[in-house]
Amino acid sequence: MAHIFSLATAPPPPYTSSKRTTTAQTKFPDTPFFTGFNKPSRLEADIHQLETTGTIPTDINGTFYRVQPDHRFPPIFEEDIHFNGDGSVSAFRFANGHVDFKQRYVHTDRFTAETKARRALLGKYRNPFTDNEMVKGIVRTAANTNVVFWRGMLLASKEDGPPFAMDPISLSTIGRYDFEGQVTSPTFTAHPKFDPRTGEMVGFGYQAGGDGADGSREIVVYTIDKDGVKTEECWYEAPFCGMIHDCAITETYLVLPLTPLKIDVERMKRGGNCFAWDPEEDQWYGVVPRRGGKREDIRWFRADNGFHGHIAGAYETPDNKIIIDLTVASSNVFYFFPPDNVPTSPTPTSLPQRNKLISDTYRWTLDPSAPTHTRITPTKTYGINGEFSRIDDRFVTKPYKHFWQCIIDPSRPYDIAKCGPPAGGLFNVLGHFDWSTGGKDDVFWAGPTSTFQEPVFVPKEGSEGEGDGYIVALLNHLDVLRNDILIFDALELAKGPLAVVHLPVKLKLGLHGNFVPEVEIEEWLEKRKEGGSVGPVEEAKEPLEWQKKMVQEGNIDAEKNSLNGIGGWGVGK
Ligand SMILES: C=Cc1ccc(O)c(OC)c1
Ligand SMILES: [Fe+2]
Repeated sequence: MAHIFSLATAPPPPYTSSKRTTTAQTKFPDTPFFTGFNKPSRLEADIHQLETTGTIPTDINGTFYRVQPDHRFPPIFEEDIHFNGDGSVSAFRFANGHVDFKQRYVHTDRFTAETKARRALLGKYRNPFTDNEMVKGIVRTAANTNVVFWRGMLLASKEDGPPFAMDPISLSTIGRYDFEGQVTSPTFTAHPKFDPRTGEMVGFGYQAGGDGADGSREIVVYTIDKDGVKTEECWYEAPFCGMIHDCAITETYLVLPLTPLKIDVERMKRGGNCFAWDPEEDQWYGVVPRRGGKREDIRWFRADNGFHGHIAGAYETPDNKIIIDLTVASSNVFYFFPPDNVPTSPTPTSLPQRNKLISDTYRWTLDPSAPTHTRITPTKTYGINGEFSRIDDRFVTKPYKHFWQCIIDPSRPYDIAKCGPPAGGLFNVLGHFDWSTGGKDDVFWAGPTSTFQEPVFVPKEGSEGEGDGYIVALLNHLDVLRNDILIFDALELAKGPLAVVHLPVKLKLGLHGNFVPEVEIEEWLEKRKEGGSVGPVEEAKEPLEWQKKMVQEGNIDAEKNSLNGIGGWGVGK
């Protein structure tokens, strides 16, 4: 009998030499980035009261927001990667021991353009030279890396572009956000930091000098105060244009880890990757003052080659040293961005090779009075292998002890027959660690068919003690293609979850998320309502500087580039 999918006349295959040549069928590539657990879900949904096991603590009142890349259309290039997927934000609202679910795409400019065209128009990850002419000049970001709560709005962001503001209740997109015209850099980090003492947001952009895709070595650092006023803006120069993904703040400093993953615009013009790993390059740490910074103030510290993961905590010691803790992998975690030339040392070129890397948690001690280019070695390494560190965010800038992390433990059984190679990495254990004891024992293993996504810390209402709260994390069931949410007592992971929330569907592998207490959301709803003390969130009113320049210089054709979303061309939102 013929297979149910066999057709009388088969349309031509969608890809020829890895490029999409026909859109007759809406069919995703048959590659690891688009199959199995990584299959696009493209789901926008509301589920009132998810199924649960155990008792959800009734003192969790608020919403856990997180974002995942989830391609809406088959990519132009068959070898496209997860990081090029459209941002899709999930909200899990906890109230009275129940959890409601909502998921919506971020309506970025690319979302709007591609929806109109009913197909992918943007090409490779962060390479505008591979785009369809129709979107020339578009703000390319997919806003797929983090979602933070800021003054009553959600900001969904990716480091290659500006953030997009969303309504925290409906998850509808308000629009590109430029902090009421105060932040006009082409790029803005997905990891702004919030100072719990002052309520400030500290953010930065790298590759910030031009259109955000030109190999610029400019770095811009901003501080926005708790009332939304920009109080600091300073521009610095990086030694090369490389990835600065996360950052750390102490009371007086900002530390920028510069990873030897380099951007070369000439390679991009040839249709190549945005990034290439440089196994010969150091890992760098830029240190700048948080207040009154001047261009010449940046001081760089250098250490042997390594790949930065995320920051756990950072603080200053009584003798004015900066402590910064983060995961550093032994080689290129982004194996899909290989070196330009044949490397002299082995670097991973496949997921199984990548999954063999060790990513320990490093403690560096930086002396801000040391000369720039001082070489450093770690003060401590924890002796674990993991990523996605989180702390009790009330301790950002302060001495802290506890952190939580997704751990890779290859000594535990893994059912490769049922699950295939672990999508996104074998994060089969959730770990709770304490710098003061150095213990490694408070861990929870997810079992042979499951992995974790990034945890978040949820403080217990009314408590102030570090770690007094819950850990909430998504669990991937790699065998049955479904997700759960596990809720733990933060200081007792080994005891197992207090409760489990069951989703009836599979989400995608997400990046980052945050928990926002209900009182904070409600306080801001009041301020942000029509006629409220602050008023509704306003999207950016003008194109970005580089877009204006492109138009002024005659590099934009209203007809040919009709879907770029630049206002004034009849294609604005
Ligand atoms: C995990 C890091 C990371 C770095 C750059 C990205 O564009 C990204 O997209 C989801 C993720
Ligand atoms: Fe990140």
